[in-house]
Amino acid sequence: MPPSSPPFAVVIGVDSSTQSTKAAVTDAGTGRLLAVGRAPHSVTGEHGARESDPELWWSALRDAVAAGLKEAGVTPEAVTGIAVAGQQHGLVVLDAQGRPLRPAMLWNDTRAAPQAAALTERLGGARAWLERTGTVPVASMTAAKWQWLRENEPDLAVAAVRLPHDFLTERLCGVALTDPGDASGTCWYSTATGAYDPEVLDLIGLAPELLPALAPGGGSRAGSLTARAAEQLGLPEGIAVGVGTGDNMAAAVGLGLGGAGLLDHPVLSLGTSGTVFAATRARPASEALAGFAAADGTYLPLACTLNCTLAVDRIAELLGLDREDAEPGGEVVLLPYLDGERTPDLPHAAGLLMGLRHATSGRQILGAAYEGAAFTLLRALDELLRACGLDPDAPGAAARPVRLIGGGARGRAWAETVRRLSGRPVLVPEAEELVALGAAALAAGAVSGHDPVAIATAWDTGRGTLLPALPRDLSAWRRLSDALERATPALLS
Ligand SMILES: Nc1ncnc2c1ncn2[C@@H]1O[C@H](COP(=O)(O)OP(=O)(O)O)[C@@H](O)[C@H]1O
Ligand SMILES: O=C(CO)[C@@H](O)[C@H](O)COP(=O)(O)O
Repeated sequence: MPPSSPPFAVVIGVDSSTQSTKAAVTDAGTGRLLAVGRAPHSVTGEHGARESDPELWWSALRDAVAAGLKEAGVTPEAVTGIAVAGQQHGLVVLDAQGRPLRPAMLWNDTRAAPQAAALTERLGGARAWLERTGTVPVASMTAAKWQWLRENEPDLAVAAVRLPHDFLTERLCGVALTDPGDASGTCWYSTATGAYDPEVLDLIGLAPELLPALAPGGGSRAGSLTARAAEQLGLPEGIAVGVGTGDNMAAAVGLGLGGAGLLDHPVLSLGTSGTVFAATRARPASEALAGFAAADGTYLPLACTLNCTLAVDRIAELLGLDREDAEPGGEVVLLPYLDGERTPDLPHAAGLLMGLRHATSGRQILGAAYEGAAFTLLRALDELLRACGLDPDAPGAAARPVRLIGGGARGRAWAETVRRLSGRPVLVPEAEELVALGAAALAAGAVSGHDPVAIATAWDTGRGTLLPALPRDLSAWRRLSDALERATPALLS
């Protein structure tokens, strides 16, 4: 698509994720990425704790927007809208003035695993959760974190409960609103009714008035940039602020996926978290998946791993290798569950290395780390396809490409490992920041009133390079399957 000629309207899509904030300064007419401003975050905690100060997300957002505008060379007056996509599930608790009472408990904090198991039983088991909320609680889900907080810090005087993206959106426009997509990651929102589930809120002792109102969809307008936020960001007061959504939901928007009925190419995202997801109009219910909603309230079944790019990079660092030095693992199996694991649900697991020989090289161990991380996600992809009524082993099924996004999609070793273990073609979109671009489409939707998925489709942000299928490495797959099956009893404790 040819770039619009200046002066053109600019929207800013913000991706506030675990490690950093990225602000995509985007030509609202064409979707051309003019610049991406970045600012890092810090995550602290040990023994399963993972926390960040929400105030740091706010200052990172300001820094990333300023850096993006400077690099793009556009004047603030050209900006007509902004929207935020945030890391999912984080529990933000505020006082009556909107100040964080404590650091946010993040999606990869595993301390609430016992609370998740207890809540599952108290509502009547996994089926009951699937029917109501679409998702069975694990430690990542906000409801389990809230229960952990009640049990461990009962004296906290909480006046408001937020997710990362709606905390930031409220800072921008002063309106407490969330969207169906990110709300569906709390386990107190029902994908069956499209509303908060009163029985779940009762079960976890969470007063509904502490929660933001539910907007019809992430593409709608939450409000206007307040004078205070405008001053802090150096942007015009009154510009449109989109409702925003969770980061995976925004990536789906950025790819132009909108639950068109048929499951299109599923998506594999390789970042701090590893995720597989697909947009669909059917409401799949599987214990192996999170039955999330998309930003517009259609469905986005998803599976998420805690150990993806950071775990593989850590193994490379331990071995003194570059991340691209990997070779296929051969007999070596490495289950890289350095942070415990969510898919499969092994919150107390640690990494496991098997099959070492005198002849084993460091490059093979690194290759085995990629294989372990990719296998865990591809196994979840098979579950996702089954839950959507598709047989992943049917003749011809492997011809269906998988879209590869996130920081890891830039790496040769990641793409090769996914191709070899899946036997599928892999489509790598040219656009590098699909979460931030999805947020930019949400901002453009808030400005114009148009459907953000249609906007991203017109921007053609999903276009990319199709890497043909490689013969599937079934012996590596079987080795990994057997190893995981045999190790699971030990990894459970
Ligand atoms: N060229 C590359 N090859 C492999 N991994 C990469 C490459 N560039 C970035 N990464 C990895 O991508 C991760 C960041 O991915 P990103 O999707 O931006 O993260 P987040 O999930 O926090 O948004 C980093 O942990 C880094 O290890
Ligand atoms: O928990 C999930 C999805 O359910 C994660 O995908 C988080 O949303 C964190 O995302 P990144 O920081 O990896 O972008």
